[in-house]
Amino acid sequence: MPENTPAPCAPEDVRRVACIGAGVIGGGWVAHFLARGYDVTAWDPAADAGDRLRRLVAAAWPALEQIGLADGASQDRLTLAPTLAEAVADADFVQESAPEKLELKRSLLAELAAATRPGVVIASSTSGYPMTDMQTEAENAGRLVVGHPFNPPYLIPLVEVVGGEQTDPGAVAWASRFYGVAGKSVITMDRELPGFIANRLQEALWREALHMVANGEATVEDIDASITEGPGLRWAFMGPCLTFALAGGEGGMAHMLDHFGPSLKSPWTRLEAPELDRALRDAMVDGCREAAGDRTYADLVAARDQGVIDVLRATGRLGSTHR
Ligand SMILES: NC(=O)C1=CN([C@@H]2O[C@H](COP(=O)(O)OP(=O)(O)OC[C@H]3O[C@@H](n4cnc5c(N)ncnc54)[C@H](O)[C@@H]3O)[C@@H](O)[C@H]2O)C=CC1
Ligand SMILES: C[N+](C)(C)CC(=O)CC(=O)[O-]
Repeated sequence: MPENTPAPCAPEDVRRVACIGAGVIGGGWVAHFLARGYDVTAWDPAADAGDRLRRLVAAAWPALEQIGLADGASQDRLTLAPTLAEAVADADFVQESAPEKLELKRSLLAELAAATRPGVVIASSTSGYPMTDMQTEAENAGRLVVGHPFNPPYLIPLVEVVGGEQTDPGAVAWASRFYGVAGKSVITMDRELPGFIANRLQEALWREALHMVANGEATVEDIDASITEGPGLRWAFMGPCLTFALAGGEGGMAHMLDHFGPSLKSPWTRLEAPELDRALRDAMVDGCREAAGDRTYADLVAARDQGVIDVLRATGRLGSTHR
């Protein structure tokens, strides 16, 4: 941090985290920070936000107990603040998870920067807005960073951290260090990139999936099985680059590129996003409903959480990212 805005505390000394916006992701962050033994203050303007949040945290807790809670971790350390200002008043770190609307993020981040103690780092969960575009209305914009999580933030380790043009590099370093202390696996980016890294990759796959459903070439079920029964099994522990190096046999990536390089030019992918018209929307919604069968949302969340825990355990990663 610059000398005139010292961080109020070192990443290791953070005690209270404020979570602003308490939906799917904000609630997931609340569960994560509570499980790590932090005091958490949440604020969300929706009338039913408190009940929703407590339900989400209660549903996540068995999974969190299974992977191990930090000493002193308790759902009782959650406070719901009546106002944004009260939520951030004593916070050592702020995680913003409001809806993905640029104008809303701009004014909310400005309000947060004005209400939060000098130097406290404020991270946005945005899935894709560059911080440069979100920090335009804020004074003290140097402490605003992106801290992009993956659903559910209480189980998926990765956070992508990146600043904007006005962000102090010290704030990026502080946030990266803090997330690490808080049990996350961090990728710190030294420049802004549309979609960061992981969503850029996910988006390419997602567009192709939508094209195939729109054209009646594959069902929702086929698409999901093509990943869960195929590459997804490898990707849980070995990324696409090293996985494909093995496709070259003992010749490794060099042979793989010489052998399959020309197919890169084949028209396998469409890349442009398809028109998300009513028919495509209905096909995706109906396909997912069919895939879910009679499992409720809560059933699916529990199954997903158990699946992630099993994969983390099977690949020896519970100890390294979870304390
Ligand atoms: N859903 C996902 O899989 C992921 C979402 N994200 C990002 O997280 C952020 C939140 O997304 P979700 O949790 O999915 O949305 P959501 O719709 O589940 O939750 C948004 C919450 O924000 C609250 N809210 C509305 N106006 C607000 C305001 N002015 N200030 C504070 N809170 C306000 C709503 O009442 C709601 O509880 C977005 O920026 C999104 O891009 C990031 C990673 C994954
Ligand atoms: C759907 N999404 C783009 C909001 C997803 C993410 O941003 C990350 C995730 O959880 O996959």
